[in-house]
Amino acid sequence: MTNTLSPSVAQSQEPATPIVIVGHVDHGKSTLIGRLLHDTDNLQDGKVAQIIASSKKRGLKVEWSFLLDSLQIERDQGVTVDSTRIPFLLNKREFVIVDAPGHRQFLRNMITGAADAEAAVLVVDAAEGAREQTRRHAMLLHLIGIRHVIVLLNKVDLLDFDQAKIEAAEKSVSELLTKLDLEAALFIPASARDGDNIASRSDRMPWYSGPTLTEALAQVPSPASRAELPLRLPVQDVYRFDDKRYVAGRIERGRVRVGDTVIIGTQKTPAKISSIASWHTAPQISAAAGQSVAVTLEPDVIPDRGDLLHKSETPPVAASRIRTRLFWLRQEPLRVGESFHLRLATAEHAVTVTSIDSVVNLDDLQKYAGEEVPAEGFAEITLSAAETILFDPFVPGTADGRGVLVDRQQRIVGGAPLLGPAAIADGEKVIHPTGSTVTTQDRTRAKGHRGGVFWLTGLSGSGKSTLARATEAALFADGVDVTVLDGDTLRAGLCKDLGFSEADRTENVRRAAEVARILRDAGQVVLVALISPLLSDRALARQILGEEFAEVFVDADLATCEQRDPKGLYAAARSGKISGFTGIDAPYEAPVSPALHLKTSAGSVESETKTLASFIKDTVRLSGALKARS
Ligand SMILES: Nc1ncnc2c1ncn2[C@@H]1O[C@H](COP(=O)(O)OS(=O)(=O)O)[C@@H](OP(=O)(O)O)[C@H]1O
Ligand SMILES: Nc1ncnc2c1ncn2[C@@H]1O[C@H](COP(=O)(O)OP(=O)(O)O)[C@@H](O)[C@H]1O
Repeated sequence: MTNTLSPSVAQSQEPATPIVIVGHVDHGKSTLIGRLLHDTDNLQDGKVAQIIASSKKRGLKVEWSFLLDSLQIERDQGVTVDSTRIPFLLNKREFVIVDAPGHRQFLRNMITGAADAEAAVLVVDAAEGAREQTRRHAMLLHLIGIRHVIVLLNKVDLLDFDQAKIEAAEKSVSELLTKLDLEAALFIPASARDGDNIASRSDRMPWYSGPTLTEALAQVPSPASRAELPLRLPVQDVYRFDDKRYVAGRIERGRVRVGDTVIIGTQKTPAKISSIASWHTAPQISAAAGQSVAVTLEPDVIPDRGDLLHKSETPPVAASRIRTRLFWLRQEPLRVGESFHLRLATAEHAVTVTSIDSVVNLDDLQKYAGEEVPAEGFAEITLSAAETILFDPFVPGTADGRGVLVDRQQRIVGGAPLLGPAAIADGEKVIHPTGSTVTTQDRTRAKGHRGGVFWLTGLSGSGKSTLARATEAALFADGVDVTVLDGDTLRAGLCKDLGFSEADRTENVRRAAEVARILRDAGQVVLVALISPLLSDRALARQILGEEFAEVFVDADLATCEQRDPKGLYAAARSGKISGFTGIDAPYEAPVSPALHLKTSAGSVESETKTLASFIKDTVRLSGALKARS
C-alpha cells in the first residue's frame, strides 16, 4: 500500500512550518484539510478519484473530509509515519498540519509539543458563529501563545456570499478574540467545500480583496533559526566507549564548538568540549540547534540524564518554586498538595502543587481565585520541587519552558508552560516536599506485589475492624507487606484531637488518606477501616489517593449492628449518653458502586475474610503468584 500524500513532500530539506487547524465540530476542519491538500496538489491522483467515487456513491458533491477518514485508516494500519502530522508543500515550502482527531487528543498534542505551531487556522462556520469549542480552542491558542492566527470564516455560501452578513459574522468572532487578547492576523471568507478563497480566489465574492488561505500561509514567518540563541543541550544519556565517556543529546538551541567551556546542570561544574560527534558523520568542530550530538568533556565529568549543558554567560533560570500555566487534562479536579513529575526536555523532577493562583472561567474568560482546577480547566499554579530546576521561561512559538505533568502511572495529566520563578510572599508558608529516588518499579520488584489502598467503609459494628485484622493476618502469611489503619486506633494517637462532628470526621478521613498514600507509595497494601460515613469524604480520599484506591462496602444493616453492639455504643446512643452516633442520629451514606460489597449480616468472618483477601491479592499481584517470602 502506498502513502496517500504525494512522495515529493518527503524530499524538501527546509524545516517545515507547523500549523494547527482548529474549530468547533462540523465547522469544516476536515473538509478544509482535504480541500487544501487537493488544491495545493499534495494528493496522489488515485486518492482524488477515490474520494470523488465514494462521494458520488453517497449522492454527495465531492466530500473532502473523506480524505481525513482515509488518512485515519492509514494511520490505524501504521502506513503514515507520524500519526498526527500531515505534511504538505506550498510552492516548495514545506508545512505540517498538526492534526488530532478528537478534542482531548488535540489538547494533548498541543501541550506535548507536537505543535510548536507557527500559525493557527481557526475555522468558524460563518452562519453559526463562534461556539463552545471555538472559544476553548481560541483560549488555548492564546495560552500557548500562537502568534499568527488566521480565522477562516467557512461556509459563506450559506450567507449567500453577502458582504454585510459576512462582515457581521467577522465582527462577532473578532469581539470574542479581543476578549481573549488574541488578535487574528486575518479573516478570510471562504467555502472549504467548494474551494472559494482556499487556493484560488473566489469569483463569488468580488468585494473581498484580502489574500486566499494559501497566500496567507505563504506569509507566515518561517521558524526562526534557533542556532543564534544561547546554548541549551539537555543530556539524553551518557555512554562509555574505549574508556571515553560520550554525553549525548539533541541541541535545543544555540551551538557548541570544540574548545567551548560549558556548565553542567545544577552542580554548575564547568567542562571543556573536547570533541563533537554526530551519528554517521566524521568528528565535527561545531554543531547547532536541531542536531543530535555526542560530546566528550574535559575533565571527564559525568552529567546525569536531564542535566542541561549551557554557557556561563547565558544561564537559564534556576528555581525550585515555579509559576506555571496549566492546561489540566484529567477528568477530576486538581487540588493543592497533589504531587506529579514535571517533564522538561529530558529531565523529570518530582513536584508538588503548592498553590492555585488563579483559575480561568471558560464562560467569561476571566481569571478568578479558586480552590481547585476543574476537570480539563485552565489555571495558573505554583509548583515546588525539592531540587533546583533549570529552565527557560515559556516563549510562545518555541519549545522553551514547555513542561508536561505526568502522574504516577506516567500518564500525561497536564501541560505546564513554565512562566518563571515564584516569589515568596510575606509570611507565606514555603514547603519543598521531596520525592523518593526509589522507584515504584524497584519496590514492586522487591516485594513481589504492588501497593494499594483498600478502604473499608460501613456502620459501627458492621465488621470493618474484624475483617481488616483477619485479612491483614492472611495477607501477611502470604508474603504481602500490609498495614491496617483503623479508626479507633488512629483516634487513639494521630487523630486524638478529633471528635465526631462532620468537620472532624472529614479531617479524620483526610489524615487517614494521607497516611495511606505514604504507605501505598512505599509499596504497601493498606487496609483503611473507617466509618467514613459521607460520600463526599470518601470522594476526598479517592482524590488524595488517585486510582489505586478500592472502596470496600462492609455492609450490615443497622438492626444487626445494633444487636451486635460489640462496644455497647448503640445502647449508649439510644439512651442519650452519646450523641451524633452514626446510624442513630448522624448520617451514613452507603457507597454507590463499591469495588467490593461484603454483606456481613449473612456471611461468616472466615468467608468474608477469604473474599477480601483474594480480591486484594488479585488487585496487587503481579502476573503470576505473589512472591513467596523467604
Ligand atoms: N458518635 C460516634 N459516631 C460513630 N462512631 C463513634 C462515635 N463515638 C465513638 N465512636 C467510635 O469511634 C469509631 C469510629 O471512628 P471512625 O474514625 O471510623 O469514624 S469516622 O470515619 O470519622 O466517622 C467507632 O468505631 P467502629 O465501631 O469500629 O466503627 C466507635 O467505636
Ligand atoms: N461476617 C462478619 N464479618 C465481620 N464481623 C462479623 C461478621 N459476623 C459477625 N461479626 C461480628 O461483628 C462485630 C463487628 O465489630 P467490629 O469489627 O468492631 O465492627 P466495626 O469495626 O465495623 O465497628 C464483631 O464482633 C464480629 O465478630
